[in-house]
Amino acid sequence: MIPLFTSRQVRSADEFAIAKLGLPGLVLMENAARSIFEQIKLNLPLSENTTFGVVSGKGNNGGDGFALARHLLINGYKVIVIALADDKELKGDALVNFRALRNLIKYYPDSKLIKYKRLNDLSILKNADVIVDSILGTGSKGELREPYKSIVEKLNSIDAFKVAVDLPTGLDVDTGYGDVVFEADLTVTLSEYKTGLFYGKGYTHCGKVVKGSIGIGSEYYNRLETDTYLIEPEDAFVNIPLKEPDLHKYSAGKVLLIAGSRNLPGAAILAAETALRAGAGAVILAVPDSISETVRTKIGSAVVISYNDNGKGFLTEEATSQLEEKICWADTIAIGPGLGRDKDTINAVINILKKNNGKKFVIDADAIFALANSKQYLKNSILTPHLGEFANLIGIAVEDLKVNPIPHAKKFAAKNKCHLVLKGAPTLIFNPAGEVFVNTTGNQGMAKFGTGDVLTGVISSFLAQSGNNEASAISGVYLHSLAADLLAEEKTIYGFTANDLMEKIPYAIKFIIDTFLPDIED
Ligand SMILES: NC(=O)C1=CN([C@@H]2O[C@H](COP(=O)(O)OP(=O)(O)OC[C@H]3O[C@@H](n4cnc5c(N)ncnc54)[C@H](OP(=O)(O)O)[C@@H]3O)[C@@H](O)[C@H]2O)[C@@H](O)CC1
Ligand SMILES: Nc1ncnc2c1ncn2[C@@H]1O[C@H](COP(=O)(O)OP(=O)(O)O)[C@@H](O)[C@H]1O
Ligand SMILES: [K+]
Repeated sequence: MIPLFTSRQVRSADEFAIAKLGLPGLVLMENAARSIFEQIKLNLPLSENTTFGVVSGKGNNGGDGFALARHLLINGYKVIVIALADDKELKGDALVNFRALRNLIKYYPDSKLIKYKRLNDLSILKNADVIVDSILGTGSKGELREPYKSIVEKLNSIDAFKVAVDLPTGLDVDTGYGDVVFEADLTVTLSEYKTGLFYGKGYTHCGKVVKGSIGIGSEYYNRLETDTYLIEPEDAFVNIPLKEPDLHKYSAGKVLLIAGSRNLPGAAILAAETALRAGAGAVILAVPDSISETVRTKIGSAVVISYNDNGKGFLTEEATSQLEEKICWADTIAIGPGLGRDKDTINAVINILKKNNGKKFVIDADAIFALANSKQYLKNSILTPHLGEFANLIGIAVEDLKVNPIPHAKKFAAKNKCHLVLKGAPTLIFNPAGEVFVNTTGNQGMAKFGTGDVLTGVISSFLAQSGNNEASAISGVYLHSLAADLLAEEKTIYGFTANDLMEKIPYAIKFIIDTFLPDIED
């Protein structure tokens, strides 16, 4: 796991370097600028004709930009610097670097330092190949004020490779939210990774995130507490359930899926078939009588049982007693995909959860909808809502939730003592202890019918095999998205379906096992 820090913690490291180590801020800024230049060289195809546009604000983030511009100049690149503040407003290290740049740039007639006056001044950047945003960093507070907002909008409209210094301007680096945010292709973040770079608008607006250095290493950060982590491939690997040599099919994980209805039989099939492909020994899919024959003709190796639905085509409260035996039998019960939202189905779901409180449930889709007013039965379960389902579950508007879902989700998992897999781009996992695990795999090709059902299949399969909620959620989410990344390479982000994703799960598992156990014999 890679720890993520708040902007306050990162700023405390800067203060530690200056006050306790005795390193002048100017040295930190110089280190920052040099390492940003190194990352630019590593990540961009530069040529001697590459022209840079650097837009610098009035704080130390702007100072980083002035210092970077100096390194670009002395390394032979043409640079157009737009300074949003000049020596009347700048101070400290940023002022020193502004003056040094102003003195130096005179010797480079092709390059320019321009004091920003009006939005139109930015038009000159249309000729730039690379635009560097050193407008605001960790000193940013609240939504962007003018003229910053218009400046960022204008920069976003220019076609160039975009680099953000420390963070994209406009992003709240703690919450991952921002109304108008610089759209970076590369973000060189200084010292350590910050939480908001990886979710919300951070996920969509940072591009590739790499680290730059201010020259104090990471030892200081090892002493800081954090509750937010990026999931690494190794975490997915160590959390794949073990398969002992003496397993048999009933000790290899028994999954009962209560899913599917007349209108939505496909979701149930996807989840059940995926559970087998993720390693469960026995998977039983319980569906209403009136669709059982159709489902049987379409399913592969999962066993289909049916319950009486009086021709209704969905789960009713009356039918729940017919499921009791199999609920007792199962190690994990996955409930929800394709169940539908009839009042009778809602009551049936509540009834099942209430009677079997304490069993291991993976609760998805329509079952989440059903439990909006019955959250007292969620203890020990894994819930897998997308943002819309979660907003409905906690009774707030999805637009309000989007601004900062983290505190809501943390509170929910802690209060209900469950694991919450908040699906999205990226997916975030919350545990009852208040920790957050951020997924690092996946792509927009996953935004397609049925991919969530596949996730339910993977997680319930892992949970039946290991009995470990957190391990199953972390590994399941990572591998599900990794399978999508493998598919994107083969079929592009347009071409793969949920069925392909289900088929790809074993290959994602293999990919990770091969990565970490390269020498293992069959
Ligand atoms: N400290 C160090 O030693 C090191 C720091 N480093 C670098 O410094 C960065 C932090 O620098 P910082 O603290 O100067 O803040 P910074 O992000 O430049 O912004 C301050 C300006 O933003 C303005 N402003 C704020 N909110 C706003 C809004 N919503 N809309 C519009 N304006 C807004 C605010 O204006 P004010 O509200 O004061 O009028 C103020 O002028 C950090 O990210 C890293 O890059 C590295 O070089 C390593 C060493
Ligand atoms: N743009 C995206 N980038 C990465 N993952 C995505 C994106 N859009 C959707 N996903 C993933 O796809 C899955 C969609 O799940 P869900 O909305 O429940 O689909 P369905 O209900 O159709 O099965 C989730 O795992 C989600 O994280
Ligand atoms: K920035």
